Amino acid sequence: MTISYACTIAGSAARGGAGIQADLKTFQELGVFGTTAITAFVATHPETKQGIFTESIDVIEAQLHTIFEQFHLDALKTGMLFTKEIIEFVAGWLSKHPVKNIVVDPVMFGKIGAPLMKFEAMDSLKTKLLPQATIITPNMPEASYLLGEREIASVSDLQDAARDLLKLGPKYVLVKGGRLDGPAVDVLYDGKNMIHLEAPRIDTIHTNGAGCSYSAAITAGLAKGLPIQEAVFLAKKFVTAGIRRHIAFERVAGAIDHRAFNEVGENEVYSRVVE
Ligand SMILES: Nc1ncnc2c1ncn2[C@@H]1O[C@H](COP(=O)(O)OP(=O)(O)OP(=O)(O)O)[C@@H](O)[C@H]1O
Ligand SMILES: Cc1ncc(COP(=O)(O)O)c(N)n1
Repeated sequence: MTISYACTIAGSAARGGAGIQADLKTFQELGVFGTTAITAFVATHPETKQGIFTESIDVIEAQLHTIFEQFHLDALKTGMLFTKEIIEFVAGWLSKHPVKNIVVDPVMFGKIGAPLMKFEAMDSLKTKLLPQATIITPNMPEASYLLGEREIASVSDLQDAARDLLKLGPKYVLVKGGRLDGPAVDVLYDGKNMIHLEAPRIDTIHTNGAGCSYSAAITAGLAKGLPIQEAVFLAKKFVTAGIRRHIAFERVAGAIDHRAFNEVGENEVYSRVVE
């Protein structure tokens, strides 16, 4: 039986809900063979003075050599890269080792904890990595920072942000409206069509890893050869099912349940072309 191969270059989230752990669970649930290059470890806790521990470029490079010598990757995603140095290294690597489908989740802010990217890295992210992306998947604060701290507070602002982010060079932009009130609307734009993906808002705080899993599910769909709109639609269903059947944690916001989509499916997500 043939299988598609995907890679995630991202941070490790020790609790298992987000980061590399969420990416691998998503790849597995969607039937794709997952490989990983870990950039950093996130382990925030009141007892730890430092919560983010980055890997050296040598370690990241060794992981990428190991993966790229073995596999012809069908798709790759980037998640938390944290520093300018890591962003520039990954961007340089991808320009020398092209992958057909590249999903860039420009991770800067999760819903809890310290920033997941240093702000001095913004320019490298914008000029070196985003132009190589097939699709970028910012949440609202990330879209806002990429556009010079622009206010984003409505679906119409998401659309304007998507139009302007496309000018940075990716082929598609998906701006996630997870932090709006009302239905969970995301907008997908390719310079021609503006598409809304809409799901009912689920009343829970346990959405940790929703963003990572969404971009990983898009990566899995692209790896399996789906056109981009179909990969994003599948991913929105996957993440909505996971949020609906979340796993509550005792001390902090819990995680999405990666098994939910395969076990119960999802019928309440809609996609429509709005222009
Ligand atoms: N309460 C909710 N109910 C339904 N869908 C949601 C809810 N919260 C977020 N989403 C959806 O989950 C996906 C991830 O969006 P979100 O804006 O939360 O990303 P993010 O901020 O990167 O995620 P994270 O919380 O993992 O950092 C989007 O499709 C968004 O619309
Ligand atoms: C290592 C790591 N990467 C990313 C996120 C944000 O995750 P999400 O935006 O999916 O909550 C996180 N909390 N930890």
